[in-house]
Amino acid sequence: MATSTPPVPGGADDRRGGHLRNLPRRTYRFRILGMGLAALPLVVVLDARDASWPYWAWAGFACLVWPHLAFVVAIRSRDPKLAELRNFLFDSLLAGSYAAVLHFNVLPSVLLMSMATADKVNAGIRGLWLRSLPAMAAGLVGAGLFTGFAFSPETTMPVVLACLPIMVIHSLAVSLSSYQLVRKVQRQNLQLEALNRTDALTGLDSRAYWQSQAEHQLHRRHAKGHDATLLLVDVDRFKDINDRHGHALGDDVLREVGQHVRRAALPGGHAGRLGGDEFAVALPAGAAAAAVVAEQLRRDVADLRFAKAPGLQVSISIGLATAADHDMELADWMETADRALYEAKREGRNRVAVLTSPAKPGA
Ligand SMILES: Nc1nc2c(ncn2[C@@H]2O[C@H](COP(=O)(O)OP(=O)(O)OP(=O)(O)O)[C@@H](O)[C@H]2O)c(=O)[nH]1
Repeated sequence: MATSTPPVPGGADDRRGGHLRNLPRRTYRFRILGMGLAALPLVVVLDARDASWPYWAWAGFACLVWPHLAFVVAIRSRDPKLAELRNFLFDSLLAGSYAAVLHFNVLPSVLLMSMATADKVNAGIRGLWLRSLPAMAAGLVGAGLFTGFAFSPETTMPVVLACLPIMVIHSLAVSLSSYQLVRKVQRQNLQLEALNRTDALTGLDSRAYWQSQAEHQLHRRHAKGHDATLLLVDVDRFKDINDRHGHALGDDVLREVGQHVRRAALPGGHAGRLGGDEFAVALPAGAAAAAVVAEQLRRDVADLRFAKAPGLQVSISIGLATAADHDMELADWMETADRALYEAKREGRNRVAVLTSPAKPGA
């Protein structure tokens, strides 16, 4: 009865132990709430059977003293996380003892033990709920030896009513905590997706995302006959730029080239960084229009100037390949563009080379 917001399993917070470090503070208010609500059926049952003072003392300790004691013990401990895990097990021991103290009054006994176990599951700590079962059994047997295992399982209407607040509030608290966890995971998944879609240095599409977009474009080419042309762009002698001007300036060059590559893709195209100094643009255009875009891109990059390296002149080579009108894999399309790029490099770099994809065999 100490519901706590579970960590995202395997998440960064979980791996660093961030969730567990704050465990005592987060569990404190839930333990006050849970133990406080558990007091209602306890009081009604003990009062109805005119229980002797040791029962009341035990109930008072469990419901009023234990939540605060558990917190103080945990935060004063050298290892608050370990202390709180022990507290969780003691919660279960208390839940087991309630059953015997209640003389196994069926509804509150089952309710309190199952809620204590559900809390262990919700804590998101692997195996905790399983480890809590022996503690619960020990509490039940220990308190049972004290009560002589007195057994009166009937649940009266006042006891049913006294169980309602903990049933309702506990269920809502658990649902709310699960809801918050689901929302957090959804948010993190969205962030992860966005990160996977984007190349960190240039802000262009990442290789994987660009490939999925290019595949769509290829599919449209085959399904609807829309033109599609691929530009494979590679910075010329980029290794020399790195070697002469340093890696940081090399990064500046990639960012600037990336900006121009992005502009070349508009509108309707997709620009990505395939890795290193290689970029790709999938354009919804035929060879002639794409060649104009490629030539403009080549000139724009040739005009780039860098304040940190005034003498530096950057150039790119571009391989251009139209998509075939018959079924063709992205790998084949890229392979054709790569051959064109190789030609551009071979012919002296700083140029555009064009290859049209072969017609359908036998067409
Ligand atoms: N600054 C920087 N350099 C990178 C990055 N990724 C890869 N490189 C470097 O980019 C260079 C790529 O060089 P290559 O593609 O082998 O060849 P090149 O010098 O461009 O020569 P050609 O392509 O034949 O004109 C390598 O030296 C890589 O270390 C990056 O993110 N930043």
